[in-house]
Amino acid sequence: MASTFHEFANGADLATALADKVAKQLSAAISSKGAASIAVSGGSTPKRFFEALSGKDLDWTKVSVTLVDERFVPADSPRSNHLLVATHLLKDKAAATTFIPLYHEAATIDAAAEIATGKTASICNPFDVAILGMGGDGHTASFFPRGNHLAKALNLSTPRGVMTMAAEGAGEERLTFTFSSLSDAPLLVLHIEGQEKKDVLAKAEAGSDETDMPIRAVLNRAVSPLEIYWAP
Ligand SMILES: O=C(O)[C@H](O)[C@@H](O)[C@H](O)[C@H](O)COP(=O)(O)O
Repeated sequence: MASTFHEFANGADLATALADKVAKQLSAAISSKGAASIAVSGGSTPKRFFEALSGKDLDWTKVSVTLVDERFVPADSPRSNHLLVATHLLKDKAAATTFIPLYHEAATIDAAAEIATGKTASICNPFDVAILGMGGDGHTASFFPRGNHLAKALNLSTPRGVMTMAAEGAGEERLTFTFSSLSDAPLLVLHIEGQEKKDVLAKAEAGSDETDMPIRAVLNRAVSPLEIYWAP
C-alpha cells in the first residue's frame, strides 16, 4: 500500500502534529463506535509525542491503549515499554484511559503471550491507531532481522494476537503483536527521527528482503496506507 512522507522542522512540531492527528482519529472512533484503541511503540523516539498526546482533550475513558511490542521484563524494569508509556503517556488527561500491558507474570513467555492475546483480542480487530518505530537495523515492533519467529510474525495469514520473538539484536526475548494485528489500523504511522533513521528508511525502500529489513513488510504489504512522520 502507498505511504505518505510527512516532514517537520523538528521533533516538537512533529509531536504536536502527530498528537493532533491521533486525537482526531481516536475521537472519531469514539463518535462512530463508542470506543477506540491504539497500539504504541516503545524505545526513545515517542517520548515527546506521548507527552503531547497525554494532554489531548478527548474521552479517554473510552480509549484502550496497549503496546505494539514489549521486552519480556516486568513493568518496574528500566527496559520496560510499559514503564515508558506509564511515565510519558498515562498521565494528565490520558490518565483516565485503560492500559493493557503485554507483559504478564507467567511460567513461560509463551504463556504470557497467550494471556496478552486474550486480553487484547477485543481491541486489535483492527486497532484504530498503530504507531510504529524503527530501529537502525530496520526492525519495527519486535520484527527483528532473522528473528526466530519472523516468518510467522510477518505472515498476514497468521491470526491476530501477541507472539514471542527472539533475535540477536533484540536483547531480551520479546512479546510482539503480529503484522496481521497492526497492518490494517486505519491510522498506521511510522514515527522516526534523525538523519540516520531517514537513511535506514531509504535503504529499506531500495530493497525487498524482509528477513534482512523487516520494516519492508510494512512499507510494501501493509493493508492500510502508511503515514511516515519524520523530523531531523
Ligand atoms: O521495544 C522497542 O524497542 C520498540 O518497540 C522498537 O520497535 C522501537 O520502536 C525501535 O527499536 C526504535 O526505537 P528508538 O525510538 O529508541 O530508536
